[in-house]
This record gives sequence, structure tokens and C-alpha cells, in this order.
Amino acid sequence: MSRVIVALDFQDRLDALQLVGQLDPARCRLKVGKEMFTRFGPGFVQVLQGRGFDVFLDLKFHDIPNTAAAAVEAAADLGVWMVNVHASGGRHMLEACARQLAVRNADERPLLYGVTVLTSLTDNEIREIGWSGSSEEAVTRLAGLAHESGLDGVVCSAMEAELLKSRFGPGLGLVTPGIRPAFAVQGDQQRVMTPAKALAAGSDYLVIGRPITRAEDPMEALAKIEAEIAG
Ligand SMILES: O=C(O)c1cc(=O)[nH]c(=O)n1[C@@H]1O[C@H](COP(=O)(O)O)[C@@H](O)[C@H]1O
Repeated sequence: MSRVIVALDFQDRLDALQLVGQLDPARCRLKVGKEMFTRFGPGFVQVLQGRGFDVFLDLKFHDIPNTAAAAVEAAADLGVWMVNVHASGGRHMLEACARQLAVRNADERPLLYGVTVLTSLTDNEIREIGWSGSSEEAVTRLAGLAHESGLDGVVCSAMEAELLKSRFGPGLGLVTPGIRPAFAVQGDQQRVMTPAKALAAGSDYLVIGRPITRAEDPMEALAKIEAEIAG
């Protein structure tokens, strides 16, 4: 199964479905984030699932434990493959979310991932927020918290993947956005890496949006990424 997750960030439902119509569930999974979920709701996720795709519901929940756990439960009821929360929501929130899913059979619950430090943040911005240390230190701290709290993995930049795998071992899954093939522009992402380098560093899943979705020929872009990974 492919390790590519295509980020569907579209304003227009038909534009998104036109791309999805060209994609094969054996070649990628799909991510639905805040923009499309807010516009088109759970029905849109169900359409994608009906077409055979595993869906990563990327709503980055961050709230009091009771509310966050209930939101994670709603994602599980929707049947998504993966859901995420902000690891900075704290230990009690993370544990409550993990506990909420633990009552389900392993194959009947989504994977639960914790967002560490957004790939768009620089060390300067991290300091401005008030987190101590470099991005690597903040990511390691939050990944440790997520791991101890029973999450399946974390969302981080591929630049931290090697460090996290060596620190926490293969039991902590890594989803890495901020993937930029050589042919793509960096845009608002700061901590970026190419697909092949990210996998070599220890990423389990690559989240790739605009380099595919905004390419002149999205299928050609995906094929180039697959060739880079294979080669
Ligand atoms: O949780 C995420 O998926 C996420 C976390 C993060 O730190 N950085 C990040 O870019 N993302 C998401 O990954 C996608 C990246 O898209 P592109 O920058 O277009 O490849 C977007 O949908 C972001 O919302």
C-alpha cells in the first residue's frame, strides 16, 4: 500500500472530485482538512470512502479532554482511517482521546496521531509562542508526550523523523507533511524535505498537497513522486 497521502485542500467540491476521479485507492490515501470539512462536511468524507479511499481526517482537535475525546469518537463513527489532535493539548486530553478509541477493536478504530510542531513554523516563531528550545526540541518533547499517552504516532516534519525514530523506535508512527519534490515550490512550508529523503529518514506516511493538486498535470506529478520513491 502506498505511503502517499494526498491532501485535498480545495474550495470547490467538483474540482476535488475531478482529481479524486483520476486517483487510485491502491496508489494513495486522501486527507480531508479544515477547509473541505467545513464546507462539505462528513458527507464528503463518505463519498471518498465510498470510492474505496482510506481517509485521514485532519481536523487537529485541541480542546478540553471531554470535548476532544468526543470529537475523536465522532471521527471513529465516521469510519475514517486516521484522525489527529494537537499534542500540545496536553497529557489529559491525549489520554482521554486514546482511551475513547481503546474500547474499539483495533481494526474498527482510526489511527490516532498527535500534531507536534506545524511544518510551517520556524524556530523564531516557536520562541515567540513561548515554547523553549529549537523546533527539534519542541517536537521531541511533544512526541514523547503523545507516545506516553497512548497515541499511534505523530505528525512532524521529515527533518525530525530520524531523531524521533531513534528516540522512540518503530512503534511511534510518523506522518510528515511539508514534502516538497525537487519540481515543487516551497510556499508557506518551512521545514521541508523531498519524498525519497523523507522516507529514508524514517517517515511512515508522506502528506503531499499542492505539489500534486496544483500541478499542471497532477497524475504526472504523482507518477514522478512514485518514481522518485521507487528509485
Ligand atoms: O496535520 C497536517 O496534516 C499538517 C501538519 C503540519 O504540521 N503541516 C501541514 O502542512 N499539515 C497539512 O498538510 C498539508 C500540506 O499541504 P501542502 O503544503 O500543499 O503539501 C496541508 O493540508 C496542511 O494542513
